[in-house]
Amino acid sequence: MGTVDPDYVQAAEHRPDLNPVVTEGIPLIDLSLSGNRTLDELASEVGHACRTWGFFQVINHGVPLELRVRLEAAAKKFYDLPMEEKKKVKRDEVNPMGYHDSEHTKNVKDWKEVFDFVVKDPTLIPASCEPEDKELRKLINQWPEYPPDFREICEEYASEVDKLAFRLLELISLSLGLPSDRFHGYFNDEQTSFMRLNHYPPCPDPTLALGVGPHKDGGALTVLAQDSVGGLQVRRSSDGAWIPVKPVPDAYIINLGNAMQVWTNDAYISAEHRVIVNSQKERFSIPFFFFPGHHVFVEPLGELTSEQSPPNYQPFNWGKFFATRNRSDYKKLQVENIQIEHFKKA
Ligand SMILES: O=C(O)CCC(=O)C(=O)O
Ligand SMILES: [Fe+2]
Repeated sequence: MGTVDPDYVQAAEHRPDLNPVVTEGIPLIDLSLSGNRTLDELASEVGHACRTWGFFQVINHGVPLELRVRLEAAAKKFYDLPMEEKKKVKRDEVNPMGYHDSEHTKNVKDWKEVFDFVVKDPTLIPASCEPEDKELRKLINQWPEYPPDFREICEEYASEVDKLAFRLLELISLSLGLPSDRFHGYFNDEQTSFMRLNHYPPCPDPTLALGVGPHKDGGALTVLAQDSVGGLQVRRSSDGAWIPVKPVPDAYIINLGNAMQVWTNDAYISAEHRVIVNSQKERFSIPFFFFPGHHVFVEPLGELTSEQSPPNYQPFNWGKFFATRNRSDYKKLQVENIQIEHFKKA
């Protein structure tokens, strides 16, 4: 075993069991409507997965495999560049898009490097997390010179995954008994979604560090491509056990974010997850974080609440929530990161 810099070392209770005993996994859902399967049946499968796990995988999703393969190859070429090249597109306090190698989750450094880009370039978000400050700023993408087709592949891939995200949003909406376009207004034109290329290098002691520490994603949903190495784990709601998400070739992992949990008034789960690393292999993954527009106020939907089941959350502004989370990624803050629990009614 080699040594791991103390900044990466997880508290004892967060250190992973590298060989968990597992008997079940998250649902695998076929999105094609072949045979006699109806749209309602598909939506109800999606609804069941959202209620019990908040996580599922999809196949026959419509994103061309050839695009994903090209993006994975481009990501590898980018990460193989010398550090001084990667740092030319380094993100900073003002613009959080680009390359970054010292992200923290819950105040411990993640064993990974990332490259982020917004899906709508530029994307407007609040300039600060202060509630009274109405100023906005632009998130603008930075692109490396090499590989030369990097930008084109990233943009093409993002637009295909964006279509899949809208389709999933429609299925989720139907599964709740709502019109398929119930959520569209929160995303049309103004979404703050971004795509991330994750690279997890081999780690000398994977019992001490994590690729990404335990967290919940913020937005509506995440559409995640993982390679064949494995390492993602979901916390099962029934008993808190960490369940590995097995790599399935050409499948996407879908997980619900905080905003969806609030919109559904806790009917659907935004599950905690984390990434373990290994000492032998590097791993790549590509999440697309499907986020609403900055102006959107997130609150339990009127259709899903009543006098008998009142809203569990106060409304909060998505832009301020996003800006606050972004800021706390940066430095080791001494305070807890913002969570939806902070908006929970007593
Ligand atoms: O790499 C993965 O499989 C998941 C990464 C993740 O959870 C995240 O970036 O939010
Ligand atoms: Fe995540």
